[in-house]
Amino acid sequence: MLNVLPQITIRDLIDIGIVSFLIYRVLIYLSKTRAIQILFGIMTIVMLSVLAKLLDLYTLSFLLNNVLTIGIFAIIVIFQPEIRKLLARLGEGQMGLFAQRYEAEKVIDEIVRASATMSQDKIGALIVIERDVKTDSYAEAGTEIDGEVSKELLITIFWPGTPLHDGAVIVREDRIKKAGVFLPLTLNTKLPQVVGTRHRAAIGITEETDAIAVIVSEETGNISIAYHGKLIKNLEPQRLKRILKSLLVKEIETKNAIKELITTFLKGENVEKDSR
Ligand SMILES: Nc1ncnc2c1ncn2[C@@H]1O[C@H](COP(=O)(O)OP(=O)(O)OP(=O)(O)O)[C@@H](O)[C@H]1O
Repeated sequence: MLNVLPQITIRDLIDIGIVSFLIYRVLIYLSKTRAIQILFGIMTIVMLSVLAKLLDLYTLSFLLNNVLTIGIFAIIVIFQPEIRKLLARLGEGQMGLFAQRYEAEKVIDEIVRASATMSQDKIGALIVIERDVKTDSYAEAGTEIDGEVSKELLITIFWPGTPLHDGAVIVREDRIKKAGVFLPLTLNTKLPQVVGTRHRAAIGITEETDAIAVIVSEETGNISIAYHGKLIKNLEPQRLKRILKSLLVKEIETKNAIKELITTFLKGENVEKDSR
């Protein structure tokens, strides 16, 4: 074992690093989907199959091998939506490591303050906060904004009667990218009839992507949040803040740290620590 060590080159280390990172990302992605149980099932069959081969149990080994072959095709068909999303993420280069740093807490603060005011004044709003998966392929129409996220800009956009107040706003990092966006409605038939289209659109985008949606009801002023296709209703602003922080801050800080490491590594020591 120790004899092998001197033969390991930087190239091998990079190779191992990339493969480990990809496996890690795929596992993280799978853990958020129903695929993880299937993965455990496959691993069990593979282990049984190896065991059957070692013990020379010919019929069992033959059976398990065939189950695996047919299973792979079945999995491709059953998990077509998940595979599509995974490939879309890889294709769009959404590892997110090369994007710029930004302060998650400030973005959350502006969104929470805007939601609190809109809730009081019963101004309907739908704010989609992107995470790793870009919403571009799901969000139709919409108008480019590209302005810094602020309470004032959000309220202005959703102000009743203005051209952009209908539809959703897309927040990417610390920018409002688009407004007046039409989102896919959820196809979940178990939702109560009273859940209207604004809330269904919020749930819909969080089923298709890993985005988080904040909704202010025009009818009741209630604040809700949707993620992973679930809706948490009637939130006080402080609770909304806590949930957003728990969902976003750690993740963004880790990404920021990695981004900084990569930037420092690529640019050498001249890099300004907080350059945006
Ligand atoms: N697919 C969609 N994508 C984005 N926004 C949408 C979509 N469908 C509806 N909306 C927004 O929701 C508004 C209609 O809300 P509706 O009353 O039907 O739903 P709701 O969930 O009951 O919301 P509220 O509680 O605010 O009334 C529309 O005017 C539009 O701004």
